[in-house]
Amino acid sequence: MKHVLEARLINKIFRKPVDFHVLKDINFKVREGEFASIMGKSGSGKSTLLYILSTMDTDYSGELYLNNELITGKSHQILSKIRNEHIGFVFQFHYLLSEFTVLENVMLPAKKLAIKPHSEIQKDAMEKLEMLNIGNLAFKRASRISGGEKQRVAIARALINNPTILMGDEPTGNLDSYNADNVLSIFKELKEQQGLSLLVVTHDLDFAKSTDRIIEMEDGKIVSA
Ligand SMILES: Nc1ncnc2c1ncn2[C@@H]1O[C@H](COP(=O)(O)OP(=O)(O)OP(=O)(O)O)[C@@H](O)[C@H]1O
Repeated sequence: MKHVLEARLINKIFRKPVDFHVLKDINFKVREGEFASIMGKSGSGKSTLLYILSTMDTDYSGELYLNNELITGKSHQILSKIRNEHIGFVFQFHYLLSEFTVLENVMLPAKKLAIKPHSEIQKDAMEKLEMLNIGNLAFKRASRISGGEKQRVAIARALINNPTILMGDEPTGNLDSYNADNVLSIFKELKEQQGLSLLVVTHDLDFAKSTDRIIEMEDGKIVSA
């Protein structure tokens, strides 16, 4: 069985204002095609862990593997490329560029990767929007669409480079229940129809229950996985 992500003995200490051992001996793996959720009380270390797993934070000890390749210790430049190519990230807030159109927002990570020509990126972006049933929004400015639509655009943007894994930090935390259910359905479809691997931090127990596995954190440790 292939694992897309593996954390081995991850520890992190915040040094200021005083030493605080926030993550303690974190070990776990995400299987290819698995939809896993991370739950735990506020302050248990979920976001801190997700930022390490997504390579955005490199200040930790232990080892992180993506597609069985050790990525701990790589330069910021290489990590930025790995992140852009392999990790899609959806935040609680969408962080769309409001003056850009929906289509332009979705195209941005592919333009940054600079592998494909503009026309192909545009076609890919349109396909992602249509897959999420928001093709009709492509030429609207991001500032002119609803909150639920913005989050779907953020998901399309996270998918544009066909990532190995999609990570989310409370991606439904800012949505009403209708839009939260919609995002959950999209994630499930991505897993079932595309075989995508997903790892999502959530406070929503119903959301977590409908994922394949709940990883539970307490005081910086994984207490069940
Ligand atoms: N830069 C920092 N320096 C010092 N302590 C920090 C820093 N960032 C976070 N912390 C502390 O680390 C702990 C874990 O924070 P983290 O944001 O990972 O928790 P969380 O489980 O995601 O919480 P929430 O559910 O509220 O988002 C908290 O006690 C927090 O106050």
